[in-house]
Amino acid sequence: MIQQIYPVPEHNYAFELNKDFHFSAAHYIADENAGNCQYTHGHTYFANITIAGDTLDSTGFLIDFKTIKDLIHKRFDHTTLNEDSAFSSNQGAYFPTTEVVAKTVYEIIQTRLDTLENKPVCLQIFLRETPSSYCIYRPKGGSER
Ligand SMILES: Nc1nc2c(c(=O)[nH]1)N=C([C@H](O)[C@H](O)COP(=O)(O)OP(=O)(O)OP(=O)(O)O)CN2
Ligand SMILES: [Zn+2]
Repeated sequence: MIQQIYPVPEHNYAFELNKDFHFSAAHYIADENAGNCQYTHGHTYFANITIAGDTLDSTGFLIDFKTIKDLIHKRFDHTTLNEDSAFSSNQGAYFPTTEVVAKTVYEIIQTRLDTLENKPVCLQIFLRETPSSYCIYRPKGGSER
């Protein structure tokens, strides 16, 4: 597991949880402006997920670490991202770029968090695509849900 330092979002929640994991996936950015990235290639993505809240569940969890990983890893590991229903190969807004994948990871996780009685929130997705390239996605007004 890569150990790295990433920026932390400001908030006033009592608990902040962070989960790190990898997933391997292929993708392509179907636009000639994407250079070599328009051709299918793969990455070992590294994700750091930041979740916060004030209330724990009956197990003493904000949310089980395993749930966070499973939501993303089970869906995307060893897949071609373009084939997932979250993405598209002909609508630029849904190409599986680092930015769009980070936002999609946020949406998948927050949708699950919204079902929990203790109402944790996802504050930040750190998604590294290559050793030299990463994106941070933070929902607008993230610490004010
Ligand atoms: N804003 C974005 N730019 C690029 C994305 C992206 O998702 N968002 N993606 C790519 C490619 O898919 C590629 O996987 C990553 O490109 P890059 O960082 O240039 O990869 P390198 O490892 O070759 O980088 P070097 O630092 O030059 O070795 C391209 N752009
Ligand atoms: Zn790529």
